[in-house]
Amino acid sequence: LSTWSAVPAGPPDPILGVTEAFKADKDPRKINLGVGAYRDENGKPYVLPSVLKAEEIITASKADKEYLPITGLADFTKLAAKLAYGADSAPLQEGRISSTQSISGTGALRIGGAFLARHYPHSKTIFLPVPSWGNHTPVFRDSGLEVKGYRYFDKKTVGLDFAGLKEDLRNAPEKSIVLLHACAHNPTGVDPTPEQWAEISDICKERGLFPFFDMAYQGFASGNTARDAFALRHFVKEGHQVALAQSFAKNMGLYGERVGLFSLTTSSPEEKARVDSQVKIIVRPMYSNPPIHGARIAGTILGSPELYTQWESEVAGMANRIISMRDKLYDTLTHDLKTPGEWRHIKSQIGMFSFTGLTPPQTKALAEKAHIYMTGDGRISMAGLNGGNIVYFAEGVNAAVR
Ligand SMILES: Cc1ncc(COP(=O)(O)O)c(CN[C@@](C)(CC(=O)O)C(=O)O)c1O
Repeated sequence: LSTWSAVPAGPPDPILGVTEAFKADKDPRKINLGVGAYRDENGKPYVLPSVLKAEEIITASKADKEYLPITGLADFTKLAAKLAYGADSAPLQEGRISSTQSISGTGALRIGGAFLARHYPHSKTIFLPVPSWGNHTPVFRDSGLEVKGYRYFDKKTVGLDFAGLKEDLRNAPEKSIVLLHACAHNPTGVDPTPEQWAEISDICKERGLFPFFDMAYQGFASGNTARDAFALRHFVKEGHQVALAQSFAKNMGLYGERVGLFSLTTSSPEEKARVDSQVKIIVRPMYSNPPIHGARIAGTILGSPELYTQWESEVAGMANRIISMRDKLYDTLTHDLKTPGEWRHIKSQIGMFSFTGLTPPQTKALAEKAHIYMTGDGRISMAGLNGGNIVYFAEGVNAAVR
């Protein structure tokens, strides 16, 4: 009897499993709108020119391959925190932000979950928006937190259920942890307005809720890094202590390099030092220290004024291409095909994804009959669309909803 005979076959990942099914499909018309990875106008992965330039600089420097410190590459962690919080951020200027390089955004969320499970002195329940990124629940559950939900998406308006959100946050136990998508909500593409963020901040203050921001798309949502960081910076200005998970997978195209940052605002440099020491005690037995190459790329870009400017125009270019796909898809569905239903949300939503409103049976039929792949909940990665496949996609949707 094999040692592993009792191991059951687990289900494929709801997001990464779509790519597996796509790869197995041999039809030349196939379209992958599953995983949220940027594709250019020719449907190809995009390595940012600023990233290639940074790599030339790194190669020329003949840098060694020594271990990084447990908290990662200092040049990167300082500059990544500055990108998020802003150069004029008080906690940043006062040296009281604890920053740790992470294995991309997922790793930052996991360090955060583990730190909160061990050191958060109040209710160890984290409230996620409903729906949220599929991996949030297992990340926080495996970290040892209890996972609950707050209303976020309104199916009827295909928009924000703001009344439900406010009611659920007001009814959450005092000092609960609340996960907030800083921008480009995944999977809905629906973000609160600045005014709504201000109300959410007030409720968090009333209830003593602890905000944990997930900022996986800074710059990629609106094309402007400051605008995409509005919610985080507003909360910090309002005096909240926050936790933040950052990813450089999408906005720098460093998917497979696994570049991210976990940070916490503290009350003083002395408290930051104590927090740093405990984050290191969590990371050391988890993976000891993070990968060096991606952090050097991101640190080189963020540390060079001209590469930073070039990168900002490249990330804006990605955001703008996605926005142009939203407009084109809306026009094709409505003006050209007269597709039944309401499609304004395709344009009003922001970031990588659009929540089409297609049902699981409809998404299944699209995969099987039209070779169009998306997650079962009807989320599509707008980046997978381009001039060569957008009409075919719209025709598939038109057929699926009739
Ligand atoms: C909201 C959110 N947070 C964190 C991450 C983590 O990304 P990282 O670990 O690669 O930095 C993702 C990536 N979500 C993708 C783009 C990919 C994925 O599911 O892993 C998605 O398709 O939803 C995300 O959408």
